[in-house]
Amino acid sequence: MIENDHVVLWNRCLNIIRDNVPDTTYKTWFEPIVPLKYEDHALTIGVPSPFFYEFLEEKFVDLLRAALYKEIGEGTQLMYCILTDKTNHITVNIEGTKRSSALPAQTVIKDGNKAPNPMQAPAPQDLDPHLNPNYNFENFIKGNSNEFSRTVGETVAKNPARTFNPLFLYGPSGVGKTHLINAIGTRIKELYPEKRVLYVSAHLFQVQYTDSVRTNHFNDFISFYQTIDVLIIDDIQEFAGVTKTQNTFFHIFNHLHQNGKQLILTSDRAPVMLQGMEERLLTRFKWGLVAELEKPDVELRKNILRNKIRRDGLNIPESVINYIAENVNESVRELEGIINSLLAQSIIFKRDVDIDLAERIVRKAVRCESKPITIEDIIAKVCSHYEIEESAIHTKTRKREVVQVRQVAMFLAKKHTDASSSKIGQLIGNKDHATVLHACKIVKDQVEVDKSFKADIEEIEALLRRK
Ligand SMILES: Nc1ncnc2c1ncn2[C@@H]1O[C@H](COP(=O)(O)OP(=O)(O)OP(=O)(O)O)[C@@H](O)[C@H]1O
Repeated sequence: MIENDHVVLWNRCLNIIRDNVPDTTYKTWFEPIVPLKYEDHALTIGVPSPFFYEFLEEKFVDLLRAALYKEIGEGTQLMYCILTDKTNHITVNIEGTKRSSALPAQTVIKDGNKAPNPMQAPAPQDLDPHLNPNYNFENFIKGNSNEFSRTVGETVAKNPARTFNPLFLYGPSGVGKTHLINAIGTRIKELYPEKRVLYVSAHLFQVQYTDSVRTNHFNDFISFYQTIDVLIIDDIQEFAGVTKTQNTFFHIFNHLHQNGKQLILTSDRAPVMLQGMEERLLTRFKWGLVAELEKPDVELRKNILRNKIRRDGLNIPESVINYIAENVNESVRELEGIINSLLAQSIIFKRDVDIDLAERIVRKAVRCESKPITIEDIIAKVCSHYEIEESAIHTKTRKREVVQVRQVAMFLAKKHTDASSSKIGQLIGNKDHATVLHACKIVKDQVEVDKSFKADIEEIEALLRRK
């Protein structure tokens, strides 16, 4: 094979990819890729950041696999090489194209995945913060569901480590957590260019940690993270059950916090609902401010759609926007997907975007096979399981058995619905949001030590799923 075979092979793959994605997508996500080598049936490509790798694997894994198999051969592997540090040229190699939407990426770290030695710690301007510049405050649309989180995010960005530390943001998938924390990091870099800001997914942190142990660079790993001024970790729920990573993060957290450095964390659930996480970490998560991002309401959904349509230079009638906003209510990511499909279909079939087309796409995209569990279902099932009148849990009584039923209902509502804690409290006994979080903790703790109580909860959950 000639020396630059990898370039030739990758260019052939690019020809296929170019034909299958819009021009702007190609420019943004494929032009920056650098082919690095081809050996042992594996093509290694260089990507600018972990975010880039994650995005490619999430959105384009099938296309990449198809191009590789067609142009290079069945079973060809794709390896990513991420430059974690510009000064030291340290790379993280991650095996890709094995991922399916159902399974998380199987990652294999090859050589060189160590955090940089702090003795050669790069100057702040050389440390790549791995922030996504497309996620900023300017294009983060405000609405009832995110206003509080956005405001505290702006406050933290103005004065890092002076107000809410850590800042813990949580909410269901696709509601803008990653967008918001990137916006905070980017704003901090604009206001304080000298600060060492780092965005890292909990998954990548864990991969780096494990590899540092394997290659005897654990001290470098710890020291590197201790030099960060603003550490942003996304999807912290991924630390659940991985004790050693939690332990290491605990020490980094303490060091940074004690030294007046800012921590910003996200999770798909509130600290109180994080099972498999050490209590000492959970306590720390609550030291600063815990803020919830809820699913967007219809007004916010319309504004996000209008903004996306304007940015993409599209022409979509207001009636279509209203239809989509009223029928697609899971997440912002889902809304964006609908607009992309609409656009693709209107190009392929050379037709205008109208209600007819929108209806067809929405029907295919929105899951309607199973109705979501509601708080009313939960109240009914819990009360019938414990054989008490539904009306009892709405009274002010503090009888032990009623209090427990109320707490179980709150716990299940938090776990199985996307209602905010305040909403749950309002519908179950007219309590406030702190009471709901307290109830969740009580139930979670009891589930861990009381087998028969755990069996009760599982039985109710089975009934709820069967409804
Ligand atoms: N308020 C908003 N304004 C504009 N875009 C938004 C808003 N909220 C979310 N988005 C967009 O929706 C998409 C999904 O958001 P994001 O990745 O931040 O969600 P997430 O809550 O981190 O989800 P996950 O937990 O699955 O990672 C992104 O493209 C983001 O830019």
